Amino acid sequence: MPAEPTDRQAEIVATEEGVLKWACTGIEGQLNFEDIVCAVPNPERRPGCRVLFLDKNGGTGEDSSIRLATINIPSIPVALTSFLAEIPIHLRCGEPVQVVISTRSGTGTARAVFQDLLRPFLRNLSVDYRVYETQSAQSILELSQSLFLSRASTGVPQTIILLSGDGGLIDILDVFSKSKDAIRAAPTLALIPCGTGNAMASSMGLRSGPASGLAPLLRGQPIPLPTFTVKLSPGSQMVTDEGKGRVSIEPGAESDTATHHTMYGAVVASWGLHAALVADSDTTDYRRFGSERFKMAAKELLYPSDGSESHRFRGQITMTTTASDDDADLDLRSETVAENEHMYVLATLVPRLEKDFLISPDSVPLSGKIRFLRFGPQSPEEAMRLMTLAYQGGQHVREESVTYREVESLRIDFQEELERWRRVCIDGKIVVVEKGGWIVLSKEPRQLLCVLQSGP
Ligand SMILES: Nc1ncnc2c1ncn2[C@@H]1O[C@H](COP(=O)(O)OP(=O)(O)OP(=O)(O)O)[C@@H](O)[C@H]1O
Repeated sequence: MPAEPTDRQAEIVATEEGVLKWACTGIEGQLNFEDIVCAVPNPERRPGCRVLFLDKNGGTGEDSSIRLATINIPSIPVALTSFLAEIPIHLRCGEPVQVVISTRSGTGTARAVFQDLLRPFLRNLSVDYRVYETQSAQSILELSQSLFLSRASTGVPQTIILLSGDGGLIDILDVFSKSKDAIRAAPTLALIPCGTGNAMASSMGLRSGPASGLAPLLRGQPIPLPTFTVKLSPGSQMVTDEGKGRVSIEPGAESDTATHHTMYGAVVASWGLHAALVADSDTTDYRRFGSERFKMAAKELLYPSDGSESHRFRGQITMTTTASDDDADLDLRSETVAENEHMYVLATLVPRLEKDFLISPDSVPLSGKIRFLRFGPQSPEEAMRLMTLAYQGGQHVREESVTYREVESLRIDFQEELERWRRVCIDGKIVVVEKGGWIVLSKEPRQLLCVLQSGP
């Protein structure tokens, strides 16, 4: 790694065995090809070339130690020609690219990630951009309503770069799903993972931190984002304020609020242990621990500090499945889970809920297939073992105690007295269903958003 190559004009260049060797004003250094993001013509010295690379110890944010640095070379060596960047259409669509920095995502590094990584990337590619920083939990919702949605419904193409966790994506989806206006141009979203779980980004292969989001920005294709709809019985309420507040769920685009509410998601809907640990760990205190917060809350649920048994969640679960892909519409079957007590109940569109938490190994990101996963009451030790297997390449799905199926839809009728055990998680948001209430999850047919995905 060079000492300080940024913006310097290298004098000698040699390439061998995946390494670019350079020298400038008496300093020699080298750059591994694997750290190179791309190369662009040097705007100040033609026909020179500027190489953009990841300097892994150069960042300014606490957790963000990666910085995008540059080095100028007199011409492009043959070995580097594949790095020459062509500005993709989604970065030059006429309108400035919109950059959303979610300042409270994860451990609060999104602003530093923008300054150290994304801003130099966009500037060196001469991409016109506009930045929006969140001021509150409502910011992305408001921006989506006032700007992104009106553009999409009038057919204006737009690219939105999200420096956030799953929350930013879900906020945009929420606004678009509830819109009564038709979407004439689905926005293209680029994910720069800055959150805690980063389920969607991790599932799409962006598992080595925010820098992994640069490749799809440069070389990705927009793919429609599959989503699901959850209908909830009419007494359901959204939980706010670290579990203390309750607000009504806004009516959805097609919801008849007399009979149900509607929510939308792109990642996961859960009940039981998963929903409870997401709900319990969503406090300022827990958030400080990053993704460790999920494991900490899981321990408390499995080994309650009052010494009691971990909870058996009661309710009836009904799945709708198809016999095969070929006759999807023709052969829908309804099947009720024989057991009425559960510990872990989850339906997901994605393989990973965190970087290494492979909850649904058969899921292919953006395929639109929903997979259902369940296990019944277990000892805390056995539940921990199953969860640990999920961190070990998704091996839990091979265990006999785990039900793992592709489903078309899922219904849960809750049979719980206490509200605490009727908490449902829909893409990180927590909803309490009323006593005797129900939810129905199914595929959403509308295509509202696209995400940039790198090729294989
Ligand atoms: N300035 C702010 N003030 C208050 N809340 C904010 C602010 N900026 C963002 N938020 C909220 O912080 C939360 C961050 O969610 P996000 O999903 O991006 O990160 P995360 O929860 O750490 O990651 P993940 O969802 O991937 O686990 C969102 O609820 C968002 O609305």
